[in-house]
Amino acid sequence: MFEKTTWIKLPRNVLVGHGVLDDLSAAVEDLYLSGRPLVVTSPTPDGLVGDRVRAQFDVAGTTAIETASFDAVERVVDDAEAADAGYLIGLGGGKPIDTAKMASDRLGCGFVSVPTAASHDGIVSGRSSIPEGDTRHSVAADPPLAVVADTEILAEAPWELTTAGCADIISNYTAVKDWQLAHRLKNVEYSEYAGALSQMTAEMLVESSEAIKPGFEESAWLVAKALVSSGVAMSIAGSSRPASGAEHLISHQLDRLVPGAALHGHQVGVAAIVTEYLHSGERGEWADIRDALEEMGAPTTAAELGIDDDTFLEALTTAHSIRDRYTILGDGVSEAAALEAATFTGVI
Ligand SMILES: NC(=O)C1=CN([C@@H]2O[C@H](COP(=O)(O)OP(=O)(O)OC[C@H]3O[C@@H](n4cnc5c(N)ncnc54)[C@H](O)[C@@H]3O)[C@@H](O)[C@H]2O)C=CC1
Ligand SMILES: O=C(CO)COP(=O)(O)O
Ligand SMILES: [Zn+2]
Repeated sequence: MFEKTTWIKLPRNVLVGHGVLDDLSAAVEDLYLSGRPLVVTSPTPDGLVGDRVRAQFDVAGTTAIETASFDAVERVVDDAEAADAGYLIGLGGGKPIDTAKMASDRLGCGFVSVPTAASHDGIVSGRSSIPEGDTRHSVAADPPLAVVADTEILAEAPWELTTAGCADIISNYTAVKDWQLAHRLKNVEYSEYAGALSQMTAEMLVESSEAIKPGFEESAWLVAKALVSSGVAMSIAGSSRPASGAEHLISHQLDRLVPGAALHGHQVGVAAIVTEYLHSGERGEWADIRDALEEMGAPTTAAELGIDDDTFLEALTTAHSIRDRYTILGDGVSEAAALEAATFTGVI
């Protein structure tokens, strides 16, 4: 008997464009949600556009969080229950959006994602990343019911947040290679659709790289669309595999070794230069990844991340052990091989 089943969870309404924040209530109305929303945000996005969001709803309240943590999730759950909120609106960067995503899972209610920064694909995906103990990687959660990404706001965010989003997308190249490798060597289930979409998303962004420059709203539009596409690839796969391979393992390990040193996307971008070298060798495509990152203004070295060489090498040699996810790191890269890869590529 044929027993395969597929359940793909996707956002229903995705709005990307100039001024779409003012269409938030229309996008929500179209979802037939009941009750009042609790706005989950962090101080800067709240100060920038919190009032514009609140003006569109009879809100149950606002919870501003400083970090993505289980304490913050608890606070949101408590506030939502106390105010009898019907659903959540995550407003800001990855931290409030992940917190709202996880809290909505706990509450069994829907949530809407309103990113104010195009900093990574978690603003769209069905993955939530809340650090717990030594765990830094994302876990499955329902995706937002709607995503409202106003490019006017995204374009005014600090440029480094946008270049981090670009680098998170460019890392899809190596993530897909790792996924295919795991499929061949470990029989890990591979989705041709999700793999192709993820790879194409990275290719299209790189092809548009000349148009990705600070001060142009079109840049925010290109990056936001790519982040949506990458989030959809993860939804099709039912895992973060299409967008997270060895380069993400290294970044998660850096988050444990030097928390807050650099933005997520910047770390995975630099790590992708090295993991591409591990995949395809000296004459492989690692230089193309480096050049694409450089063109978009993202870091290409450990020093530019503000991370010292030894710490980067420690992450590279230990990252394979932090998660059950087979990648080009295999059962560990030796210190000598890590040094060779990182120096040859100019990352250290
Ligand atoms: N769910 C997932 O799949 C993923 C989740 N993450 C998580 O996301 C978090 C990192 O995301 P970030 O967006 O960097 O975090 P974040 O929410 O802390 O935002 C970064 C900074 O940008 C500021 N900011 C946001 N929008 C702004 C604007 N329009 N103008 C000025 N400043 C603005 C924030 O106040 C904050 O200081 C981490 O917790 C990480 O673990 C990272 C990757 C994937
Ligand atoms: O950041 C992500 C994809 O870009 C999510 O990946 P992780 O599952 O490794 O956290
Ligand atoms: Zn990522």
